[in-house]
Amino acid sequence: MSPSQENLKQLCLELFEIDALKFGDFVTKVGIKTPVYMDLRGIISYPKLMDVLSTVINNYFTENKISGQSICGVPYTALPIATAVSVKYNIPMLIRRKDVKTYGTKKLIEGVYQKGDKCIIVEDVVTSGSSILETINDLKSVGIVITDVLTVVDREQGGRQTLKDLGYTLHSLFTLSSIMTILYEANKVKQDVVESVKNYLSENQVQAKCNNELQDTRLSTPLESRLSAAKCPLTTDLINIILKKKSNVCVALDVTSSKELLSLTKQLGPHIALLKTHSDAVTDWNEAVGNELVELSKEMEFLILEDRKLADIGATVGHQFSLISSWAHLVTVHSIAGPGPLQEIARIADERGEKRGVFLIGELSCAGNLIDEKYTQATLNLAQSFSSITVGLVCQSPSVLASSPGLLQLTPGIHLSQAGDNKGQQYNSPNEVITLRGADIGVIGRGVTQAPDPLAAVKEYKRVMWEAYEQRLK
Ligand SMILES: O=c1ccn([C@@H]2O[C@H](COP(=O)(O)O)[C@@H](O)[C@H]2O)c(=O)[nH]1
Repeated sequence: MSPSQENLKQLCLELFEIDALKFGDFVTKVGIKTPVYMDLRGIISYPKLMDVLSTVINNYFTENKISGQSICGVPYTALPIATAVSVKYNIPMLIRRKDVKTYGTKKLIEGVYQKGDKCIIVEDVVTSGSSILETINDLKSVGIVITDVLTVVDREQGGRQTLKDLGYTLHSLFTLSSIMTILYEANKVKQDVVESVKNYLSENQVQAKCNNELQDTRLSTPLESRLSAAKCPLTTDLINIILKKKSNVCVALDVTSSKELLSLTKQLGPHIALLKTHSDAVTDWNEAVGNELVELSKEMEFLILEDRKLADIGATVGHQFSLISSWAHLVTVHSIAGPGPLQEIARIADERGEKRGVFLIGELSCAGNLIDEKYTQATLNLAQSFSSITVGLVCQSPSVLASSPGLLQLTPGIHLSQAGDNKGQQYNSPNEVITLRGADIGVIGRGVTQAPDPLAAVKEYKRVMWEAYEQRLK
């Protein structure tokens, strides 16, 4: 046995002695019955053991050439573990706040960092990987790069694969199986306990959810079954288009000339469910361009969303929307101004006698934006009060619409190969956005428009995102 294996064995036995590894009938955080429970919280009462653990972790980093500018413990149990490693081995530490402060600096991540810095995640026990992903997402949102996660124990219940699928490597000091072997060989557990753990593992694989307190049935409910919950007629139309075209793609055509806008629309239209425009950025925009988009939308079956993010008093929004509503089926609206803009939009849509709807901005994808949970919740409340014209929310987290199957989640910030731009945009992979973040429709802009072949790119996003949607239902 090598010295590092001997150290690990010793550490495992000491964890057993302090009751950090328990055997009996327990229920995990994700609601599954388990014959083994790992509770490393108590380790803070054993400073010498903390010291040994920090050495073993640092040795692992060295032997496996894992390094970064900082380490970050997943709150809360891994915080003291990361602190011990940080202090003993002089590796700067970051702390992810579970709740963003509503006063002072409102920082999500405490500590000193630069955009592009690499941070190693430290966790105590991994089951599904959900808590790790929450920490990773927050670190990524401020531009920190994550590639490696070190956990003391991997319960071997799916977390490693989930993390791998999203591009992260999980390293573990112990797996549940290796712990059982050590304890059995040291006569600490009997054969029947080893067997029950083995059976339990083969029967209990879990999938990560970003917010594991919420049993989000929306994510596993097919879109066709959500039709009956939709209160806005355009939600029904959009779902039917998505299902017919097997496309949950919204393409953002952020171009500045109408020629380019129309040419890209003709190319990409057959593969998308939604076309997103910023018509106020098109320098030669005129009514005819709008009319042509409408014709193309009928011919190629997609809806048009003008991403104007209206945010003024009702009367002003009314003037703005009157112009937009002549060609766009949908418009984005900030909830900051309250009900006024929505009342006005509903009135104008009624007057036109045509189906019109809104996507409310519940969350933004850009780094440092000022939206907090309270604002997002208030936005959802507004959406529910104006359900006859609200198709859904623009948001990033799966929990926002967890109990609102009649609203669609539109999520921007998607790129197959980039993590962001240099202007604050933050990207996630299409797979992550659909399966973990809960998007019903994903918005891709430059991932398509700046690709060497936009048509091939839109087809690839469509394929990956539809597969992810089907995967989500399983
Ligand atoms: O939170 C938000 C809300 C809207 N957007 C818009 O989506 C596209 C994204 O374009 P990319 O080229 O894929 O970055 C763009 O039109 C934004 O205005 C967003 O990015 N984030």
